[in-house]
Amino acid sequence: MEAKIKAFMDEVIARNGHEPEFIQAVQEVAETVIPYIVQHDIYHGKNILLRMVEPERLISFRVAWVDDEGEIHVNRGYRIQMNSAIGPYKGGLRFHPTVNASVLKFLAFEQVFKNSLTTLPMGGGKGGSDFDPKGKSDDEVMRFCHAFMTELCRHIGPNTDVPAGDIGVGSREIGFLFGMYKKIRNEFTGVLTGKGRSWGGSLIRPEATGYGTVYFADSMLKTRNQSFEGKDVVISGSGNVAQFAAEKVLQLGGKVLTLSDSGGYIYDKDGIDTEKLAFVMDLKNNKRGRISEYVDKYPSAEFHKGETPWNVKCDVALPCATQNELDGDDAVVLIKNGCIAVAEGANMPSTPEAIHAFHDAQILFAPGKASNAGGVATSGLEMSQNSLRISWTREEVDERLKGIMADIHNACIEYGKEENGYCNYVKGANIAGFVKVADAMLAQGVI
Ligand SMILES: NC(=O)C1=CN([C@@H]2O[C@H](COP(=O)(O)OP(=O)(O)OC[C@H]3O[C@@H](n4cnc5c(N)ncnc54)[C@H](O)[C@@H]3O)[C@@H](O)[C@H]2O)C=CC1
Ligand SMILES: O=C(O)CCC(=O)C(=O)O
Repeated sequence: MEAKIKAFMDEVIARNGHEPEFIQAVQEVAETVIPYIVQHDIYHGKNILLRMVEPERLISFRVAWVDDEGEIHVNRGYRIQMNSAIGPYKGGLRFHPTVNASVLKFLAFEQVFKNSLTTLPMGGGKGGSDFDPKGKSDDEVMRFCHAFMTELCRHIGPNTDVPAGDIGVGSREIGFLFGMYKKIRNEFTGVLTGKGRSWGGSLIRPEATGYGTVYFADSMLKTRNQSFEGKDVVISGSGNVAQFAAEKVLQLGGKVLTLSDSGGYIYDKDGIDTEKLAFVMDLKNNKRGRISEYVDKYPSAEFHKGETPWNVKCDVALPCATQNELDGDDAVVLIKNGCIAVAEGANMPSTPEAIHAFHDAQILFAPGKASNAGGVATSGLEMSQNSLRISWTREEVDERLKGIMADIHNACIEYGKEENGYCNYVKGANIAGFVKVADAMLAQGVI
């Protein structure tokens, strides 16, 4: 088996060797899915995984825009249309200086499996730009978004490809993007998700990724007769996913000890309660400030410059910032400190070494493609509401989200439970996600 996986990875590396994040994401899937393919005749010998690692289409384009001083800037825009076997391409847009083809291909590849896990009819895609919204005025962000959409609009549509937000793309950016799409195409459709409530957005979409991550973690804890009640929880990030993960942890009786951004992390030993979280939401979403400002408001908290929060003792860890933010050494510290569960709110925040350490210690570990799937699942619900031209209540959407997260958990158990009873959620998520897409690809022939 090792030889088969190596031969496959050699071929992937030969074509994509300069794309480390993409190789990392493919390696993880290959290790779990190739053994399954070999044991199942219908998939064996069809090169399905080799077809799945090649994007159906990779679009790269120039985005030129003018800043407030009249200076002209050029950024690079992308859309990776990875796999449309089970539905239109679906996945977020990331605006961050680290964006490149490798990062977006890893995200698009993961998205294919994640979207399949939701059980909704969505293919996988991802896009974005190396544009950095940090420090830009609202007008500059608007001009950039408009320029970006003047090209992207040729490649997307409600039945073709439906982007949404990700790092650096929130409700402000989705508004600007939607406005330009509507103007150019002269149509009001559900071409983007994460829209505002009054123009086609779904209730619960802003909360969905964070809430879903905590629902998934709660299901994992229940397998060991545990819950969030009274648990110490360490969270990284302070953006959309982190904020609503923290909110749901508080609602379930847990204590949130940390939040972070790229400048460092804050540790509040008294816990970040609802009022303090409201301060963080205003700081991040309206004032667009830094997390270090938390200690000016709450001086009993500590700010740790340039560090990640994984050395803070906790029961549950929720990495909700970015890829590869939790490495093997961090994992060892978490385990030594008694952490019993890790659920990824971010995409691929744990390095392969960290995942191996969690598995070796047999603690509960949920990969992002399972635990953070609530965001895109609720985007799928937004698409359904747009098509039907109706809107469901908050309770209706939340109930559906809970149901979807429970189903994903069950699928992971079905495909990931090992002989000693331990659930390898990575294996479970990869195989469950693969089967649905592979079946559709087989039915549609070699295309
Ligand atoms: N927004 C969504 O619905 C979904 C987001 N995700 C993933 O969740 C993660 C966070 O995304 P959002 O909260 O939406 O973005 P956001 O832009 O709202 O927040 C990103 C957060 O990560 C922090 N961050 C970014 N780079 C960092 C670095 N190098 N070191 C430390 N912190 C860093 C930022 O300071 C911020 O707190 C990403 O991995 C994203 O792909 C996954 C599923 C859905
Ligand atoms: O809601 C969406 O389509 C975007 C979700 C996303 O980008 C993700 O799951 O990583």
